[in-house]
Amino acid sequence: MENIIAKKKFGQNFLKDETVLQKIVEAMPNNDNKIVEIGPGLGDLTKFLVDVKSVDAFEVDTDLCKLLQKKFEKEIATKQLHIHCGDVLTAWKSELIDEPYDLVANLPYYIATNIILKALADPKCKNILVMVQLEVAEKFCAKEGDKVFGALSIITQSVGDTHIVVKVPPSAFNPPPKIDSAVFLIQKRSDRCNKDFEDMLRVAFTQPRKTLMKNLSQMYEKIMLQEAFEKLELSQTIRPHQVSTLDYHQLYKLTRSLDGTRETGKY
Ligand SMILES: C[S@@+](CC[C@H](N)C(=O)[O-])C[C@H]1O[C@@H](n2cnc3c(N)ncnc32)[C@H](O)[C@@H]1O
Repeated sequence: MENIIAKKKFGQNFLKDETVLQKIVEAMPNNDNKIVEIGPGLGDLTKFLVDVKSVDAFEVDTDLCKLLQKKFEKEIATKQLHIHCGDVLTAWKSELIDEPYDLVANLPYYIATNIILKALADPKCKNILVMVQLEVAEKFCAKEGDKVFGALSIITQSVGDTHIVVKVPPSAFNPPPKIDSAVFLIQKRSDRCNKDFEDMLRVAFTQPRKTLMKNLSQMYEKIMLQEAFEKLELSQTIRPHQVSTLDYHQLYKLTRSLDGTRETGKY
C-alpha cells in the first residue's frame, strides 16, 4: 500500500474493490457539475473521477497530500485536479467552492454525518454520493414507518430524493473497518430547511419510543398541539417515526400560525 500506514485518527480505510469503485462512478448524476471529493486518500477513487470530470479534492493528511501531488502531477498541471491540503471542515464556510458541484466521496466516518449536513445546507452542492457506515446511510434514507426514520431522514427528504446504491462489506477496504458500509445518493431539489423546523424535529425525536404528542409538549402547549393534531388527522398516540415528512412540515406551519393567533389574542 505505497508505504503508507493507515491513520486511525483520520478514519483511513482505503477502498480497494474495483467493482465498488466502478459502481460509484456509474451512479454519478449525469450533468456538468464539478466534483468535490473529500478525503481522496491514496487516490483510488480520484483516478476514476478525474477521467470523467474536473475534481476539487480536500485531504487533511499531509503525507497523503504529497503522495497525491506526485501521483496526479499531470492532472494537476492540466487543472483537471485541484488538491486542497487541510481540514475540509475548516475550509468550509457556507459554500465549499464557488461553483456548482456534486460531492462524491468515501467519507471519513468520524465526521461523515457532519459533512453530509453541511453539504445539504451548501447552495453550491447539487448532489451527494457518498460511502458511509451502513447504519448511517440507513438513517439518511429511511422512509416513514421505518424504525430508524428520524430527524436526519426528514431533513434529507425535505431537500431531495435518496436511495442506497450499494452495500459494501469490510473486505472491500484496506484495512477493513469493523462495520458494514454503504454508498448512497441524495439528489437535491433545494437546500436544507430552516433552523426552527430542525429544532422542532430534535424535540419530536427526543424519546423515539414515546408518543409524538408527549415529546412535543416540551415545546408547545398541549391544547395547541391537540388542535394541530386534529387538523392533520394525526392520532394522539402516534409515535414520531410514524409521521410523514409532509405532516411534519404541516405540523410546523400549524404550530407557528396557532402560536401567532394566540399572541394576538385571536385564538
Ligand atoms: C475512508 S478514507 C477514504 C480514502 C479514499 N477516498 C478511498 O476511498 O480509499 C477517508 C479519507 O478522508 C481523509 N480525512 C479525514 N478527515 C478529514 C478532514 N477533516 N478533512 C479532509 N480529509 C479528511 C483521510 O485522511 C482519508 O484519506
